[in-house]
Parts: sequence; C-alpha cells; structure tokens
Amino acid sequence: MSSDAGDGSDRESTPTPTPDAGSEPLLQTHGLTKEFGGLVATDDVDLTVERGERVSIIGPNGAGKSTLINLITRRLDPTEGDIRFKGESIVGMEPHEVVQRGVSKSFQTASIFPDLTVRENAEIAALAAEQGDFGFNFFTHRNKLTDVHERTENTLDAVGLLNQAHTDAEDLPYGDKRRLEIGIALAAEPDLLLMDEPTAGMSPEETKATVDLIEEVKEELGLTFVLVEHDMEIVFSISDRIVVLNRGQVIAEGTPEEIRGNPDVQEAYLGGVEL
Ligand SMILES: Nc1ncnc2c1ncn2[C@@H]1O[C@H](COP(=O)(O)OP(=O)(O)OP(=O)(O)O)[C@@H](O)[C@H]1O
Repeated sequence: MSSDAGDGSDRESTPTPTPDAGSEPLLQTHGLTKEFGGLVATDDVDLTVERGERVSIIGPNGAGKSTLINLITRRLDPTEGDIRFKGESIVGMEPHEVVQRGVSKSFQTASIFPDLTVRENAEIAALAAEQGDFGFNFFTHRNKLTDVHERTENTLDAVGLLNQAHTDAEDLPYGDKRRLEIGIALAAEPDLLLMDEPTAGMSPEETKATVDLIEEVKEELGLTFVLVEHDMEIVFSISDRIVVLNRGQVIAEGTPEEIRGNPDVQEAYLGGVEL
C-alpha cells in the first residue's frame, strides 16, 4: 500500500506532472484504499486506464465499485493511496478541479436543471468545466463563450438533441433525459467519462437506447470511459477490458473473453450468474 496522499490534505507534497504526461496512462490508482469506520470499501486498488480504453468495473453488491468512482471524482477522500490523472496526482483537489482536468461523470440524477432548456443545461456544463464553478467574471472570459456555444452545439448534435435544444429539460421524455445527462457530461469535453450504472431502473427499450447511445458516442468521439454496470450483456458488449472487484479488492481483470468463465469471478458472484 502506498502511504502518500493520506487524507487528501497534502497537496503540497504532490509531485509535479512529468513533462511526457501524454505517454502516461490516462488514469492510474495506486494502493487506493477507502475505509468507512472498520469497513474497507476499496482495498489497495491499482487500476490503470489507458487513453482510448473502455473499462468496465463489475462485482457483487457492496464490492466497492461506486466508492472507487467517488474516489476518482473526489467526492470521497481516500484513506490511503494515490490517484493520478494524466500523470498528476488529483488527491487533494476539489471535485470541480478534477472536472476541469478532464474527468466527467454521467448519469448523476441531480445533474439536470429541470426548468432550464436543453441548450442551457449543456451550456452550463460546458461553462462550469471551463471556469470551475460559476464564480467567473463574464467580461474577462467573453471570448471563451464562443467556444462554449460551439461546444454546446456539437454536444447536442452528438447526443441527438439538437432539435430539442429549446425544450425545457423537465418536459423531455425519460429516454431523452438520459441523453441530456450524457450530453451534460460530454459538454465538458472530458478525456475520461465515468458512468455508474447508466441503465439502472430502465426498461429494456430504454436500456437498449442508452447502450446504443454509448456505442455511438464511443465511436464518434473515441471516448475513454470507465463503466460500472450490473448488466453483463452490456459489459461484455462494450468493454475492452473488465476489472472485477470483490470485497474492495481487484480479484481479476482482462478482456471480456478472459473474464467470461473465470472461476474466481464465478465464485465471487456466489451461486451466481452465468457469465
Ligand atoms: N458513505 C458510506 N458510509 C459507510 N459505508 C459506506 C459508505 N459508502 C459505501 N459504504 C459501504 O462500502 C461498501 C462498498 O459500497 P459501494 O457502494 O462502493 O459498493 P458497490 O460495489 O458500488 O455496490 P452496489 O453494486 O450494491 O452499488 C459497502 O459495504 C457499503 O455499505
């Protein structure tokens, strides 16, 4: 286990990014551990995501998947270990600083402002990624607004909502709300998109539409993503690599072919699913 990073308050000791950060993995965790009282939710996790890779994290309930995502987005402080994004330690950063560096999380139910239009929602996401929170000076950042408008148009086009740009978000049908959620994440032009159970609570039709959308966006934007998902069919169809967590630890990782039929994985899903 790495002993640096600690409670996230030691930003001063964070090493500077290496000059050749482009050749580093996009995301790397080292000995990442999160304890809640006596419970170890993630235990010494070393996770690497290369640029352009699509990685799924699977594991039984309580395995630590959401905790891992919340550590990466800086919603939680690790107990031990480090998280490096583009070669730079992000432990100790505020969540919005991580967004500005290129990490976006989609399918957060609270991400939509219901009484704003589709376009306004996407614009706010693009602005927030550019400026941090909303405390920016409009006049000093005026030129950047052109970029934001252009980015918003491109994003709405990518998720198929350009025709509904003027619709209030609350009036969108459910499936389009999910499109807007992914649009909001994409408006920040993330280098890494994190998705935590994007199809939870969806009907089979909505699930299919969402998976199609992820496939589309994956091809169109060459997106790197980390997906937490229980639906194995989805996981096996859209992942380059699968990481299996059990009781906070990585117990297996590999291509869908390697993971399918892995006895340790079968065991972890006790009596479990046919992978
Ligand atoms: N804020 C918290 N306080 C205390 N314990 C927590 C907290 N968040 C998660 N846990 C515990 O940490 C463990 C891992 O939870 P986590 O939600 O990361 O698992 P998961 O793999 O995402 O599970 P699921 O598939 O059911 O969503 C669980 O035992 C959970 O009860």
